Formats: sequence, C-alpha cells, structure tokens
Amino acid sequence: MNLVLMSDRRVAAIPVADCGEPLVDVRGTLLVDDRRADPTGAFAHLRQGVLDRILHAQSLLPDDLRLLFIEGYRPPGLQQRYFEEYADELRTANPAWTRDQVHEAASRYVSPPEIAPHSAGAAVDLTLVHANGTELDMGTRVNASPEESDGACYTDATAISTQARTNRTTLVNVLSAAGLVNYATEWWHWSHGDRYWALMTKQPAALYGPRDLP
Ligand SMILES: C[C@@H](N)C(=O)N[C@H](C)C(=O)O
Ligand SMILES: [Zn+2]
Repeated sequence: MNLVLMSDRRVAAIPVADCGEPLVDVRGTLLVDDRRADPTGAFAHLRQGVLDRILHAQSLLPDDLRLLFIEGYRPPGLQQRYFEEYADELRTANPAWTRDQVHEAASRYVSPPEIAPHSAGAAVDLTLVHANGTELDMGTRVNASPEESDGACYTDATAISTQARTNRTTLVNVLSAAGLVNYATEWWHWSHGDRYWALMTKQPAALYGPRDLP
C-alpha cells in the first residue's frame, strides 16, 4: 500500500470493536521522557496490549539500546487542539488552499480528532537512547513537522545521514517485529489496535477506540 494518510476515508470507515482493555501507566516499566508530561500523567498511559508489544520490541534491541517513551494517551480535547492549531498554521501559510487541502495536509502531522490513535491509547511516540540515556541521531527531533524538517520526518526520507538511517532501521525492525505499525510521515509514531493499524494490516475492525481516561 502506498503512503496512506490519517485523513484517508478508508481509515475512518474501519469499525471499532473496542475490547475494553485498560489504559495502564507505563512509568516504572519503560524509560519515560517528560517533554510531553501533563499534570495528571495522562500522557504516560497506553492500552495494555500496546505496552506489552513495546516491551517485546525493546527486548529485541541490542544490549546497549533502550526505547525512550515520549507520549502515549492524548485526551480527545487535546488532540482537537493540536489538530486545529496546526491546521491554522497551514491555512495562514497557504491562503489559497481549500478546506479539504488543509485537512489532508494537517493529517500528515496530526490525526483528525475523530480517528486519533493517541486518544484510543493505541499510539506511542518514541525514540532510541543508549543505556546512558543519550538519544540516538534519528535524522530529526521527535515531533519535527514536515515544514520544520523539510520532509526528513518521513520515515523513509533520504536526506538524512547514514547513521540516522541505520538508527531508524533498528527502530523500524524491532517495532514492526512486535506488531506495531508506523505512520510513514513520522518515524517516531507507532500504533497497534487502532483504525490505522487495522487498515494497514487488513484487520476487519479496530480493537481500541477513542476514550476518556477514567
Ligand atoms: C503530533 C504528533 N506527535 C502525532 O502524534 N501525530 C500523529 C499523526 C497523531 O496525531 O496521531
Ligand atoms: Zn504520535
């Protein structure tokens, strides 16, 4: 399948059969960065099945590497805010664009709130660190937008160093082997069980739908 954006109608058309799995706090289990931390710790939650797969992925890494968790669960209201803020930026920079063009371009970097994998606790933003905690060179910072990185945030981007390509390949190999799916416009964004995952892996339904943190 070619690059499928989150705004693609086939993503929204996937039904959700939520299995009811709990959202669990990953702090104490994974190495967690605080750049997206919020006062309630919502950012550090994931569905149990997603956490299990990330732990499996980590076990496949060479001894001196770890996964660094940046952000998991995102409340629907926050996702809405992120989407609107980025869409506003694009509208201002491209005044001739139609509503649909803005929506599609915004979905390269932020999911439309109604299908958001983070709001289902099914998506994680993460990177690789050495055992001493220093981040590996992945070619861009985590959460670099397409504009900021001139497209280098796309997982398969060629305008990155050989070392960054090797590091991305390591990340891709372990997370794919553990059953997570990447969003091809963001090397750091991975999910399991959400609508995007269901479409990309030809599942009949998503396992996890958007929800509020109790
Ligand atoms: C905003 C970025 N960190 C992100 O998570 N993007 C994806 C596509 C999302 O919003 O689900
Ligand atoms: Zn993400």
